[in-house]
Amino acid sequence: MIRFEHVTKRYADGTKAVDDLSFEVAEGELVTLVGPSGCGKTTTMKMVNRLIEPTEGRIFLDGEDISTVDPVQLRRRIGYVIQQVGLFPHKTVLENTATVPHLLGVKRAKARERAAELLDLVGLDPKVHGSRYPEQLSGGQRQRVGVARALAADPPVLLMDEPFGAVDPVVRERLQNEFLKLQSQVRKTVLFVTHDIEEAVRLGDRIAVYGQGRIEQLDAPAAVLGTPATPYVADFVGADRGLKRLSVTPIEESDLEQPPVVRLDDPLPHDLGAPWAVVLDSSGDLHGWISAEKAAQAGEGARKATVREHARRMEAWLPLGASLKQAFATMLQHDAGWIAVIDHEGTGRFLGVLTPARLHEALRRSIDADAQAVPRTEVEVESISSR
Ligand SMILES: Nc1ncnc2c1ncn2[C@@H]1O[C@H](COP(=O)(O)OP(=O)(O)OP(=O)(O)O)[C@@H](O)[C@H]1O
Repeated sequence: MIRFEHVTKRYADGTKAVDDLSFEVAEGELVTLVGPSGCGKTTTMKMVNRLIEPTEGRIFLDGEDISTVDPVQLRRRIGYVIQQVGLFPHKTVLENTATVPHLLGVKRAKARERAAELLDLVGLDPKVHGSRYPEQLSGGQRQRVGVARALAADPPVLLMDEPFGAVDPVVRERLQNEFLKLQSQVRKTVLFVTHDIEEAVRLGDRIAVYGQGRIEQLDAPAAVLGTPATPYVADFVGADRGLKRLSVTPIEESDLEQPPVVRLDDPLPHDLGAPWAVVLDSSGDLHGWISAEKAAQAGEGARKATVREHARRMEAWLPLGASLKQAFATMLQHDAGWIAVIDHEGTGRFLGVLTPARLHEALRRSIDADAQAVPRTEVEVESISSR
């Protein structure tokens, strides 16, 4: 979808910001460009929408050499989100979002309708926020409007230059998660600039790690963390890359343990057969947990007691597919020895529990999968020659 062929950018003062860059981004792929300040990420991005012209080389969009396309026409096919969103201060959020479709000739009413849909898509209620002015929004909300506006003309390509850089870490993580969900629906081809390796790892289908004006490694996040191509990349991703791997490894159903399960309306059992049991409501959704000790003590006195009276609510839970990092953080936050895992389709159905031992096993699995991924070509050669 986007292809760089031997692209170099030399500024007038002689600075070589980008040096003989060749790479390709597939349709619907999200590639993060990550590297230290001044390594040429922004220059790379701005050459795609022709805010900057390359000195040498060519860039293709959908097979077309962009130097032959009128820049205004080109930019209609490319959404652009930057850190300082640049919303019109005197226009409401809805008007800001509707501006581009309106400029493209969409009738005002239709453009506003589309803008409301987009605001909804980025997690802003158009009825509540649509009539506000940018200064009446939080930083995170303004960034969401920026994303909505970039999507307004439904461009196939999105360029995002540190879009979540100016908000605090908690809001940033929420925006990243929302953006991932959004991207799974809209499947744009995205170039995403960041200097934060965690962000690059969390969002990218692939990560391009920049050295000075060049890409040192372009690979899937797990590969960049697991098998850095050069000492520079190893240094950049950091010695704690085992920890970062936690954020790219999802909880899978096979990681879960199946503890004893009781229902809220069951009579209080005398013996759970384990130190604790998970408590579900009548429809199989997670309610909480009950300790065997509590159950035994209470059971001695009250014959007719049910689980309900002695169950405790469970705060430490996550949907299947959440990262091991979230699992670890949730355990720490609730000081929990295990966390419950529920169906990620939002049905709330209880699937099992993740214990620290299982978390460790899952992390090992992820590291081993990488180790196996490296000599894959050798394996293929072997299987071909043994035919
Ligand atoms: N207009 C310009 N004239 C001269 N040099 C420039 C110009 N714009 C950028 N540069 C230089 O080109 C190099 C790459 O800059 P660029 O903005 O692409 O880096 P970056 O990786 O995006 O950095 P940051 O993360 O700090 O934004 C830097 O050395 C920068 O100083």
